[in-house]
Amino acid sequence: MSDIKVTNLRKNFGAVEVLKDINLDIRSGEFVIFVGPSGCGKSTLLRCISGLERISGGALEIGGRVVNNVPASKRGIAMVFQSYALYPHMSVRENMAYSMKLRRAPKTEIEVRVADAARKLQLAPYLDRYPRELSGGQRQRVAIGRAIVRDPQVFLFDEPLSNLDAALRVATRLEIARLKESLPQTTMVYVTHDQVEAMTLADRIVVLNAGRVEQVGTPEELYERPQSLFVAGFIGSPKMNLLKAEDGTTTGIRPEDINLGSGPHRGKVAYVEYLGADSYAFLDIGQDELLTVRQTRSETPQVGDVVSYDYPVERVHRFDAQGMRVN
Ligand SMILES: Nc1ncnc2c1ncn2[C@@H]1O[C@H](COP(=O)(O)OP(=O)(O)OP(=O)(O)O)[C@@H](O)[C@H]1O
Repeated sequence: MSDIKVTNLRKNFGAVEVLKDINLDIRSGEFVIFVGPSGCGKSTLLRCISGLERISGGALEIGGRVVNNVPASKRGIAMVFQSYALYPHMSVRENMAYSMKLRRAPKTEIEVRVADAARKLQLAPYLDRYPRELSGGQRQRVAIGRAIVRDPQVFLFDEPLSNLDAALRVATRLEIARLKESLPQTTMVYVTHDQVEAMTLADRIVVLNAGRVEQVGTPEELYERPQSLFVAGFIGSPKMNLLKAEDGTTTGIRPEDINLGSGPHRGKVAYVEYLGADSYAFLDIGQDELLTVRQTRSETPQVGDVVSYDYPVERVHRFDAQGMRVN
């Protein structure tokens, strides 16, 4: 069992309370991703779970055991950071075997575990290379492999892909998705800025806002039924259109839910972003912000066009003046 239970957790740095009354239940084998704006406390929460930071209040349990005062090395966790910090003078094989060697594990067991991790991460051809002879994505896979070899109950990732270029990010993200399938018992907690990583990898996403949990749900739940304006504006790229009424309530419409060409509303195309498979048209509808409309290539309007538009009423998200969902 490697479930994680966080109860009324608080974390202060001096007088500043960075995490405020966090409650979370992460199930054994679940892949949970923390997202939220810069400075909201994602990394701090992950570091509290890992034991790299002491918590200031509340309780933290891993596998049914309270670990508030258990050091990081005794929590059965492995952590992968954005900087992979491999030993440069050791081969890939030696880097991956190192922690088991320190524990004086039998040589044959080390070989089997390293070979198994290398297979899971497609690293077998590189076992005799040195880190300098690898790409960034391969190095990050070695860092992940080094963690797998330790056979942790819980895997913690702190923005593991953020130092990689776009193509490597995609490739390494797929490796992590495959890793998750091959380690169904291992609980994984992952911090990212990247919406695509969160939406594609997570069983559940935790949205943090200024040190509090704003909403927890599957990617689909967060996308389809954001419970607050904050989550509505945070999840989804491009952002949901949020139209404020005079009474303080807000109507939210996703860019892909707007249909151009007919309907009771009208706007003038202010500019268009062409992305290949689709385009975003930005309409001036007399509000502070332009209305974003996602279009497939064949339907792209031109700048200056006055267009009619409509949206299905069942796709509209409504929020009260306090920013809470009402429909
Ligand atoms: N060791 C520390 N001492 C004092 N303040 C800290 C310390 N570590 C983090 N903080 C503060 O705690 C808050 C949360 O930081 P944290 O790194 O957890 O945010 P984050 O959500 O991971 O942000 P980012 O997305 O920018 O990495 C920030 O305001 C940060 O300045």
